[in-house]
Amino acid sequence: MAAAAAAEVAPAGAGPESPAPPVCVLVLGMAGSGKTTLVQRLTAHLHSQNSPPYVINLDPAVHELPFPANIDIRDTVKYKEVMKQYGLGPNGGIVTSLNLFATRFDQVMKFIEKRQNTSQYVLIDTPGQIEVFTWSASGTIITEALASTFPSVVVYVMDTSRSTSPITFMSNMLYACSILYKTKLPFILAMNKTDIIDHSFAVEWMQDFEIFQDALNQETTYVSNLTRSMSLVLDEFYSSLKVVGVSAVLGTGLDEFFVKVSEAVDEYEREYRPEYERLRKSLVKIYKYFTHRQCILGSECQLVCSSFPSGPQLLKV
Ligand SMILES: Nc1nc2c(ncn2[C@@H]2O[C@H](COP(=O)(O)OP(=O)(O)OP(=O)(O)O)[C@@H](O)[C@H]2O)c(=O)[nH]1
Repeated sequence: MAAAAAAEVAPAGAGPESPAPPVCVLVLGMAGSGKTTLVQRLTAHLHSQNSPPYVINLDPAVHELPFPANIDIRDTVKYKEVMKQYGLGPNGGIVTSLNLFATRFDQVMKFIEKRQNTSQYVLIDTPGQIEVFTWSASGTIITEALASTFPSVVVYVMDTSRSTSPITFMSNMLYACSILYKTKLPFILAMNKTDIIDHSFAVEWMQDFEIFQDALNQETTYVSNLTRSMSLVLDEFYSSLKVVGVSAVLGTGLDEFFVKVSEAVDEYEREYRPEYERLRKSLVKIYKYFTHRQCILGSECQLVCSSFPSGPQLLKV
Protein backbone atom coordinates (compact mmCIF):
# COMPACT_ATOMS: atom_id res chain seq x y z
CA MET A 1 0.00 0.00 0.00
CA ALA A 2 2.78 2.41 1.04
CA ALA A 3 4.82 1.34 -1.98
CA ALA A 4 1.87 1.96 -4.26
CA ALA A 5 1.39 5.40 -2.77
CA ALA A 6 5.09 6.18 -3.15
CA ALA A 7 4.93 5.09 -6.79
CA GLU A 8 2.02 7.44 -7.25
CA VAL A 9 4.06 10.43 -6.17
CA ALA A 10 7.19 9.45 -8.12
CA PRO A 11 8.07 12.13 -10.65
CA ALA A 12 7.73 11.27 -14.31
CA GLY A 13 10.62 9.31 -15.67
CA ALA A 14 11.73 7.92 -12.30
CA GLY A 15 13.09 4.42 -12.64
CA PRO A 16 14.63 1.92 -10.25
CA GLU A 17 18.14 2.10 -11.81
CA SER A 18 18.69 5.82 -12.29
CA PRO A 19 16.91 8.12 -9.88
CA ALA A 20 15.22 11.00 -11.67
CA PRO A 21 16.41 14.50 -10.80
CA PRO A 22 14.36 16.12 -8.06
CA VAL A 23 11.33 18.13 -9.03
CA CYS A 24 11.43 21.73 -7.79
CA VAL A 25 8.03 22.90 -6.57
CA LEU A 26 7.93 26.69 -6.22
CA VAL A 27 5.04 27.65 -3.95
CA LEU A 28 3.71 31.16 -4.65
CA GLY A 29 0.54 32.95 -3.61
CA MET A 30 -1.00 36.02 -2.03
CA ALA A 31 -0.23 36.79 1.62
CA GLY A 32 -2.18 34.46 3.89
CA SER A 33 -3.28 32.11 1.12
CA GLY A 34 -1.67 29.19 2.98
CA LYS A 35 1.71 28.68 1.28
CA THR A 36 3.63 27.86 4.44
CA THR A 37 0.88 25.59 5.76
CA LEU A 38 0.78 23.78 2.41
CA VAL A 39 4.56 23.29 2.37
CA GLN A 40 4.31 21.93 5.91
CA ARG A 41 1.53 19.54 4.88
CA LEU A 42 3.35 18.39 1.73
CA THR A 43 6.51 17.80 3.77
CA ALA A 44 4.63 15.66 6.30
CA HIS A 45 2.85 13.76 3.51
CA LEU A 46 6.11 12.95 1.70
CA HIS A 47 7.80 11.91 4.94
CA SER A 48 4.90 9.53 5.64
CA GLN A 49 5.59 7.95 2.24
CA ASN A 50 9.30 7.54 2.95
CA SER A 51 10.14 10.17 0.37
CA PRO A 52 11.50 13.08 2.43
CA PRO A 53 11.64 16.29 0.40
CA TYR A 54 14.39 18.90 0.41
CA VAL A 55 12.77 22.02 1.84
CA ILE A 56 13.89 25.61 1.22
CA ASN A 57 12.51 28.71 2.91
CA LEU A 58 12.98 31.92 0.93
CA ASP A 59 10.91 34.15 3.24
CA PRO A 60 13.36 36.21 5.30
CA ALA A 61 10.59 37.78 7.39
CA VAL A 62 8.73 34.69 8.57
CA HIS A 63 8.61 34.46 12.37
CA GLU A 64 8.32 30.74 12.84
CA LEU A 65 8.56 27.93 10.35
CA PRO A 66 6.23 25.03 11.13
CA PHE A 67 8.51 22.60 9.23
CA PRO A 68 12.22 21.78 9.34
CA ALA A 69 13.90 23.58 6.43
CA ASN A 70 17.07 22.15 4.91
CA ILE A 71 17.95 25.64 3.70
CA ASP A 72 16.57 28.72 5.41
CA ILE A 73 17.29 32.20 4.05
CA ARG A 74 17.16 33.48 7.65
CA ASP A 75 20.36 31.56 8.44
CA THR A 76 22.21 33.57 5.80
CA VAL A 77 20.55 36.99 5.84
CA LYS A 78 19.16 38.78 8.88
CA TYR A 79 16.34 40.82 7.43
CA LYS A 80 16.13 43.31 10.32
CA GLU A 81 19.88 43.95 10.11
CA VAL A 82 19.53 44.56 6.38
CA MET A 83 16.77 47.11 7.08
CA LYS A 84 19.01 48.92 9.60
CA GLN A 85 22.16 48.79 7.54
CA TYR A 86 20.59 50.06 4.32
CA GLY A 87 17.97 52.33 5.94
CA LEU A 88 15.08 50.40 4.40
CA GLY A 89 11.45 49.76 5.28
CA PRO A 90 10.07 46.22 5.70
CA ASN A 91 9.43 45.59 1.98
CA GLY A 92 12.80 47.03 0.91
CA GLY A 93 14.42 44.86 3.60
CA ILE A 94 12.78 41.71 2.26
CA VAL A 95 13.68 42.50 -1.37
CA THR A 96 17.30 43.31 -0.48
CA SER A 97 17.60 40.18 1.67
CA LEU A 98 16.41 38.05 -1.24
CA ASN A 99 18.83 39.86 -3.59
CA LEU A 100 21.72 39.15 -1.22
CA PHE A 101 20.67 35.52 -0.95
CA ALA A 102 20.42 35.19 -4.75
CA THR A 103 24.08 36.14 -5.10
CA ARG A 104 24.95 32.86 -3.33
CA PHE A 105 22.32 30.73 -5.01
CA ASP A 106 25.01 28.72 -6.80
CA GLN A 107 25.75 27.15 -3.41
CA VAL A 108 22.08 26.24 -2.92
CA MET A 109 22.14 24.59 -6.34
CA LYS A 110 25.13 22.50 -5.28
CA PHE A 111 23.29 21.37 -2.15
CA ILE A 112 20.26 20.35 -4.22
CA GLU A 113 22.49 18.48 -6.66
CA LYS A 114 24.03 16.53 -3.79
CA ARG A 115 20.58 15.51 -2.61
CA GLN A 116 19.29 14.38 -5.96
CA ASN A 117 19.61 10.70 -5.17
CA THR A 118 17.69 10.96 -1.92
CA SER A 119 14.96 13.57 -2.47
CA GLN A 120 12.36 13.34 -5.19
CA TYR A 121 11.03 16.79 -4.45
CA VAL A 122 12.44 20.18 -3.54
CA LEU A 123 9.74 22.31 -1.91
CA ILE A 124 10.33 26.06 -1.95
CA ASP A 125 8.32 28.43 0.22
CA THR A 126 8.40 32.06 -0.95
CA PRO A 127 7.86 35.44 0.77
CA GLY A 128 4.37 36.49 1.82
CA GLN A 129 4.61 39.59 -0.36
CA ILE A 130 4.27 37.77 -3.64
CA GLU A 131 5.71 40.58 -5.77
CA VAL A 132 9.02 40.36 -3.87
CA PHE A 133 9.62 37.08 -5.65
CA THR A 134 7.69 37.46 -8.90
CA TRP A 135 8.77 41.03 -9.76
CA SER A 136 12.37 41.06 -8.62
CA ALA A 137 15.62 40.24 -10.38
CA SER A 138 16.49 37.78 -7.62
CA GLY A 139 13.19 35.91 -8.08
CA THR A 140 13.99 35.57 -11.78
CA ILE A 141 17.58 34.48 -11.12
CA ILE A 142 16.44 31.84 -8.63
CA THR A 143 13.62 30.56 -10.86
CA GLU A 144 15.84 30.37 -13.94
CA ALA A 145 18.69 28.71 -12.06
CA LEU A 146 16.34 26.00 -10.79
CA ALA A 147 14.41 25.55 -14.02
CA SER A 148 17.49 25.33 -16.22
CA THR A 149 18.82 22.43 -14.17
CA PHE A 150 15.86 20.57 -12.63
CA PRO A 151 12.28 19.91 -13.69
CA SER A 152 10.43 22.79 -12.06
CA VAL A 153 6.79 23.71 -11.59
CA VAL A 154 4.95 26.63 -10.04
CA VAL A 155 2.15 26.06 -7.54
CA TYR A 156 -0.04 29.12 -7.15
CA VAL A 157 -1.96 28.87 -3.87
CA MET A 158 -5.37 30.52 -3.87
CA ASP A 159 -7.44 31.19 -0.77
CA THR A 160 -10.73 29.72 -2.00
CA SER A 161 -12.69 31.08 0.93
CA ARG A 162 -11.68 34.62 -0.01
CA SER A 163 -12.45 34.18 -3.72
CA THR A 164 -16.19 33.57 -3.57
CA SER A 165 -17.03 36.93 -5.15
CA PRO A 166 -16.68 36.70 -8.95
CA ILE A 167 -14.76 39.97 -9.06
CA THR A 168 -12.25 38.92 -6.39
CA PHE A 169 -11.92 35.56 -8.12
CA MET A 170 -11.19 37.28 -11.43
CA SER A 171 -8.58 39.56 -9.81
CA ASN A 172 -6.87 36.51 -8.37
CA MET A 173 -6.90 34.78 -11.75
CA LEU A 174 -5.44 37.84 -13.49
CA TYR A 175 -2.64 37.82 -10.95
CA ALA A 176 -2.11 34.10 -11.49
CA CYS A 177 -2.02 34.69 -15.24
CA SER A 178 0.65 37.39 -14.87
CA ILE A 179 2.77 34.99 -12.82
CA LEU A 180 2.40 32.32 -15.47
CA TYR A 181 3.81 34.73 -18.05
CA LYS A 182 6.55 35.93 -15.72
CA THR A 183 7.83 32.55 -14.55
CA LYS A 184 7.39 30.63 -17.82
CA LEU A 185 6.89 27.32 -16.06
CA PRO A 186 4.13 24.70 -15.84
CA PHE A 187 1.49 26.06 -13.53
CA ILE A 188 -0.71 24.37 -10.94
CA LEU A 189 -3.52 26.27 -9.30
CA ALA A 190 -3.99 24.91 -5.77
CA MET A 191 -7.38 26.02 -4.48
CA ASN A 192 -6.65 25.94 -0.76
CA LYS A 193 -8.88 26.00 2.34
CA THR A 194 -11.46 23.64 0.85
CA ASP A 195 -12.33 22.67 4.43
CA ILE A 196 -14.05 26.08 4.64
CA ILE A 197 -15.69 26.04 1.22
CA ASP A 198 -15.61 23.47 -1.56
CA HIS A 199 -13.75 24.72 -4.63
CA SER A 200 -16.32 23.32 -7.10
CA PHE A 201 -17.95 26.77 -7.56
CA ALA A 202 -14.62 28.18 -8.82
CA VAL A 203 -14.02 25.21 -11.13
CA GLU A 204 -17.52 25.72 -12.59
CA TRP A 205 -16.77 29.39 -13.15
CA MET A 206 -13.65 28.42 -15.07
CA GLN A 207 -15.33 25.73 -17.13
CA ASP A 208 -18.66 27.34 -17.90
CA PHE A 209 -18.69 30.95 -19.00
CA GLU A 210 -22.47 31.23 -18.53
CA ILE A 211 -22.37 30.17 -14.89
CA PHE A 212 -19.74 32.84 -14.29
CA GLN A 213 -21.93 35.37 -16.11
CA ASP A 214 -24.88 34.45 -13.88
CA ALA A 215 -22.75 35.11 -10.81
CA LEU A 216 -21.64 38.41 -12.31
CA ASN A 217 -25.20 39.49 -13.10
CA GLN A 218 -25.64 40.22 -9.43
CA GLU A 219 -22.90 42.86 -9.76
CA THR A 220 -23.74 46.04 -11.63
CA THR A 221 -20.60 48.11 -11.35
CA TYR A 222 -18.25 49.16 -14.15
CA VAL A 223 -15.79 46.57 -12.86
CA SER A 224 -18.31 43.80 -13.48
CA ASN A 225 -18.50 44.76 -17.19
CA LEU A 226 -14.75 44.67 -17.39
CA THR A 227 -14.70 41.34 -15.57
CA ARG A 228 -17.19 39.95 -18.11
CA SER A 229 -14.85 40.81 -20.97
CA MET A 230 -11.80 39.59 -19.08
CA SER A 231 -13.38 36.21 -18.43
CA LEU A 232 -13.58 35.64 -22.18
CA VAL A 233 -9.92 36.55 -22.54
CA LEU A 234 -8.93 34.25 -19.69
CA ASP A 235 -10.66 31.26 -21.23
CA GLU A 236 -7.45 30.23 -22.96
CA PHE A 237 -5.48 30.61 -19.72
CA TYR A 238 -8.00 28.43 -17.85
CA SER A 239 -7.78 25.67 -20.43
CA SER A 240 -4.04 25.29 -19.84
CA LEU A 241 -4.33 25.29 -16.04
CA LYS A 242 -3.97 22.29 -13.78
CA VAL A 243 -6.45 22.84 -10.96
CA VAL A 244 -6.63 20.96 -7.69
CA GLY A 245 -8.58 21.56 -4.50
CA VAL A 246 -6.65 21.07 -1.25
CA SER A 247 -6.92 21.77 2.42
CA ALA A 248 -3.47 22.43 3.81
CA VAL A 249 -4.88 22.22 7.31
CA LEU A 250 -6.61 18.85 6.89
CA GLY A 251 -4.23 17.43 4.30
CA THR A 252 -6.98 16.56 1.83
CA GLY A 253 -6.45 16.56 -1.94
CA LEU A 254 -2.73 15.78 -1.72
CA ASP A 255 -2.79 12.61 -3.84
CA GLU A 256 -4.47 14.53 -6.64
CA PHE A 257 -1.99 17.35 -6.05
CA PHE A 258 0.95 15.03 -6.77
CA VAL A 259 -0.78 13.67 -9.87
CA LYS A 260 -0.95 17.27 -11.13
CA VAL A 261 2.72 17.78 -10.26
CA SER A 262 3.57 14.69 -12.27
CA GLU A 263 1.59 16.01 -15.27
CA ALA A 264 3.31 19.37 -14.88
CA VAL A 265 6.72 17.65 -14.95
CA ASP A 266 5.78 15.95 -18.23
CA GLU A 267 4.81 19.34 -19.58
CA TYR A 268 8.12 20.82 -18.38
CA GLU A 269 10.13 18.13 -20.16
CA ARG A 270 8.11 18.51 -23.35
CA GLU A 271 7.73 22.25 -23.64
CA TYR A 272 9.95 24.16 -21.24
CA ARG A 273 13.26 22.34 -20.90
CA PRO A 274 14.50 23.10 -24.44
CA GLU A 275 13.89 26.81 -23.83
CA TYR A 276 15.82 26.76 -20.54
CA GLU A 277 18.70 24.88 -22.18
CA ARG A 278 18.88 27.63 -24.79
CA LEU A 279 18.75 30.30 -22.09
CA ARG A 280 21.66 28.75 -20.20
CA LYS A 281 23.81 28.57 -23.31
CA SER A 282 23.06 32.13 -24.34
CA LEU A 283 23.85 33.43 -20.84
CA VAL A 284 27.23 31.75 -20.99
CA LYS A 285 27.92 33.38 -24.35
CA ILE A 286 26.96 36.81 -22.98
CA TYR A 287 29.17 36.22 -19.97
CA LYS A 288 32.15 35.38 -22.16
CA TYR A 289 31.59 38.47 -24.27
CA PHE A 290 31.34 40.89 -21.35
CA THR A 291 34.12 39.42 -19.24
CA HIS A 292 36.34 39.72 -22.31
CA ARG A 293 35.50 43.43 -22.38
CA GLN A 294 35.83 43.63 -18.59
CA CYS A 295 32.81 45.88 -18.16
CA ILE A 296 30.43 46.05 -15.25
CA LEU A 297 27.88 43.86 -17.02
CA GLY A 298 30.46 41.10 -16.92
CA SER A 299 30.14 40.76 -13.16
CA GLU A 300 26.34 40.72 -13.38
CA CYS A 301 26.49 37.98 -15.98
CA GLN A 302 28.96 36.11 -13.81
CA LEU A 303 26.41 36.23 -11.02
CA VAL A 304 23.72 34.80 -13.29
CA CYS A 305 25.99 32.19 -14.87
CA SER A 306 27.40 31.05 -11.56
CA SER A 307 23.86 30.19 -10.50
CA PHE A 308 23.95 27.36 -12.98
CA PRO A 309 25.97 24.43 -11.68
CA SER A 310 27.13 23.54 -15.17
CA GLY A 311 27.85 27.19 -16.01
CA PRO A 312 31.53 27.10 -15.04
CA GLN A 313 31.98 23.83 -16.97
CA LEU A 314 30.43 25.36 -20.06
CA LEU A 315 32.74 28.34 -19.69
CA LYS A 316 35.76 26.07 -20.08
CA VAL A 317 34.49 24.70 -23.39
N1 LIG B 1 -9.14 26.71 7.31
C1 LIG B 1 -7.96 26.68 6.74
N2 LIG B 1 -7.03 27.57 7.10
C2 LIG B 1 -5.83 27.52 6.50
C3 LIG B 1 -5.51 26.56 5.50
N3 LIG B 1 -4.24 26.78 5.10
C4 LIG B 1 -3.78 27.81 5.81
N4 LIG B 1 -4.71 28.27 6.65
C5 LIG B 1 -4.61 29.36 7.61
O1 LIG B 1 -4.38 30.57 6.88
C6 LIG B 1 -3.49 31.40 7.60
C7 LIG B 1 -2.32 31.76 6.73
O2 LIG B 1 -1.60 30.58 6.47
P1 LIG B 1 -0.05 30.61 6.08
O3 LIG B 1 0.34 29.21 5.76
O4 LIG B 1 0.75 31.35 7.07
O5 LIG B 1 -0.16 31.46 4.75
P2 LIG B 1 1.04 32.07 3.90
O6 LIG B 1 0.53 32.21 2.51
O7 LIG B 1 2.29 31.28 4.07
O8 LIG B 1 1.20 33.46 4.62
P3 LIG B 1 2.33 34.58 4.35
O9 LIG B 1 3.65 33.89 4.30
O10 LIG B 1 2.18 35.49 5.50
O11 LIG B 1 1.94 35.18 3.07
C8 LIG B 1 -3.10 30.64 8.87
O12 LIG B 1 -3.93 31.07 9.91
C9 LIG B 1 -3.40 29.20 8.51
O13 LIG B 1 -3.73 28.41 9.63
C10 LIG B 1 -6.53 25.61 5.14
O14 LIG B 1 -6.37 24.72 4.30
N5 LIG B 1 -7.73 25.73 5.79
